[in-house]
Amino acid sequence: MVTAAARKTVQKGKLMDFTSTVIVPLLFGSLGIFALFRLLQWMRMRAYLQEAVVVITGATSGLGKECAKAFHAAGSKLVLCGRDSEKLKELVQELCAVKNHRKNTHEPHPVVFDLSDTKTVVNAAEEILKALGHVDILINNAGISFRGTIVDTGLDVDKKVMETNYFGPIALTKALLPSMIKRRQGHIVAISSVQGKISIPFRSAYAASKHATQAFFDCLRAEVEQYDIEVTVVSPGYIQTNLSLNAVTADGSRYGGQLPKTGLKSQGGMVKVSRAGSAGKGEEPVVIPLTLSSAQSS
Ligand SMILES: NC(=O)C1=CN([C@@H]2O[C@H](COP(=O)(O)OP(=O)(O)OC[C@H]3O[C@@H](n4cnc5c(N)ncnc54)[C@H](OP(=O)(O)O)[C@@H]3O)[C@@H](O)[C@H]2O)C=CC1
Ligand SMILES: CCCCCCCCCCCCCCCC(=O)OCC(=O)COP(=O)(O)O
Repeated sequence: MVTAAARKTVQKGKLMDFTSTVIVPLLFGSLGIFALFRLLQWMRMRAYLQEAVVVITGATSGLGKECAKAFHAAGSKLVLCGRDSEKLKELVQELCAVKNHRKNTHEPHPVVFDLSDTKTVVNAAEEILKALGHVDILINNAGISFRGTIVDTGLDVDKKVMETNYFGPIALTKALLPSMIKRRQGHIVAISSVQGKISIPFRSAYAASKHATQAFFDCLRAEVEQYDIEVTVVSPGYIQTNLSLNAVTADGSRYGGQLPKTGLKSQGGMVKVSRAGSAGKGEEPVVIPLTLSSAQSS
């Protein structure tokens, strides 16, 4: 006669057998396949970046400079764009001074132009294609910030921000696009902002330029997918760079206040963006109603 205790022991044994013969191998097998997949992805990316022609606008500062360091270290052939030839020269020297014994690195090619002058942008695109033949990755990074009330801001200031943050980057993209389409290869990146999705007070021109950027590059993505060209819009939150210092104000002058430290605080249906050290021009912390532009337009 089999007792209940003996039956329980047999059942427990079967469960342990099932765990050790089926579940554990399945778990470790899946983890192994996933790790192998990620490793292959990483190796493919490394191989792609090595020798890839990468154009970075706004390479002399902040995000652009950090991208330049990363792509240079990865062995990419860099085209560094900026307005200031001296700053670009210094950056080229700084990058070339970094010793990398594991990677074959290339001396970056500086190209000087002002994004707010579309004629120089088109000439710059020609110069890039002449010097390097093609572009694999275009990073539309350069930009300026704006701080001011709508009522006090002249249209010339709105236009300046729009030309730098929107018309310049799209002019460069349009000028390089035919060559990417011809090769059926390329990756276009637009550095937008959270403000390309959410509008906050006293940043009208900046938020408008970033919303336009988001829309343009979303359209572009849908149009060029057929040519195997990728389009990425990056929407960062606050990063401490020179962007705030160089912001244009309502009268077109440079903001030049102290670098802000930003924090977000929820306040009963509103979000308070506190910016310690940014009160230079009588600016109050910004309180944002929690409405998104997509919700407003529907
Ligand atoms: N910092 C942040 O918190 C965030 C930044 N971003 C976006 O990231 C991008 C980079 O900003 P970030 O690195 O912070 O800012 P920085 O001010 O540090 O760098 C901006 C770069 O853009 C260049 N630039 C500005 N105006 C022009 C122009 N007319 N023609 C050519 N180049 C120009 C500047 O060149 P020069 O040295 O000649 O002035 C500089 O190299 C911008 O598009 C910005 O909107 C998005 C979200 C958050
Ligand atoms: C529960 C949902 C919470 C939703 C919170 C929404 C809060 C929106 C906050 C907006 C953050 C804006 C981030 C902006 C990123 C950016 O572009 O930063 C650079 C600038 O704005 C320009 O610098 P400046 O210092 O001149 O403003």
